Amino acid sequence: MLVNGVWKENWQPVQAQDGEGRFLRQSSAFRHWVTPDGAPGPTGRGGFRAEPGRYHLYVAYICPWASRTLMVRELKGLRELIGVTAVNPRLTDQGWRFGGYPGADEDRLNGARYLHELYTRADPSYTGRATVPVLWDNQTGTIVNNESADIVRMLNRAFSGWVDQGPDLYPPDLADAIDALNAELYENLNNGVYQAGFATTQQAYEEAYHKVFTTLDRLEARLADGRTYLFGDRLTETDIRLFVTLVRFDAAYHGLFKCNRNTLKAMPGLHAYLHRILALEGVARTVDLDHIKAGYYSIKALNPGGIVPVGPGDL
Ligand SMILES: N[C@@H](CCC(=O)N[C@@H](CS)C(=O)NCC(=O)O)C(=O)O
Repeated sequence: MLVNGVWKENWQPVQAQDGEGRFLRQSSAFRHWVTPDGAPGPTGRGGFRAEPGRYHLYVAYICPWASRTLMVRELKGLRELIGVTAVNPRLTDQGWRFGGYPGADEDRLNGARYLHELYTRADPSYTGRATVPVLWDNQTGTIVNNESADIVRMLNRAFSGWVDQGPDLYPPDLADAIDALNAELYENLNNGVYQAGFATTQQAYEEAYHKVFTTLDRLEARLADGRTYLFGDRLTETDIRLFVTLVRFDAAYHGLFKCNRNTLKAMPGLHAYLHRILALEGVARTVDLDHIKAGYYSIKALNPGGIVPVGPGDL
């Protein structure tokens, strides 16, 4: 991680822990918003007007949080307006690096070798982890936002003056229900699988494991009435948040994170739902199974030998 703008080489994604060995995720530091007219958003300062070509996403295909933002870029017609650079999926002792792996990009925009260089460019005394996603502003050379939940929400609407952004992923009449289900899914599933994977006590692992499968059972029951998406006919940001965890489940969480009561394939409702979303225009471009496996299984703390399992070959 970076400490006052200087990289400290003790990097492994074993983040903070509480007294009982539970995994704690750091909160994001850059919280400005791109808005149609550059007015400030709910957090941070203003000055980030929506303009084609001005903003760029730095992502990792391994990362569910970054993949949320890639999905929104595809689903909201922003491919031509916002560029993307994908890092090497294998973690290094300096965090995410560019190039050097099939499908990983060099940083053509800023010429950086490691993602942490962009953080110190944005804030020379930054202290914290250098995480993806990063939404970068080419014009002022800084990070607009590094919190995927914010990026998803701002990209849903900010560019409606430039393109037809299609259906609203956060419609006002569902906002409260979306916020509530987002919070439940984050705690029990999106972050729950990480809590299982990075637990350092049996008790912390088992707590997380049960949260994960209780939640998957609840979701399987919710979809049993034949609805297309979590809230019925309308795709919302909650579907995006669920999809990114489901699509990694059998390839990474079932094995590496020991979430192994059953595979996702064994849950017919959720499995069909996964494929329904995967079939939406552009979504398959945001999923790279090879990067997902190579990335997760390169986490040395969990898999010192670095062997990447051969299966599963499909989703
Ligand atoms: N709150 C962030 C979390 C992002 C995050 O944890 N990204 C991970 C990859 S999945 C990362 O970049 N980790 C590098 C590190 O912790 O040093 C978000 O949702 O945007």
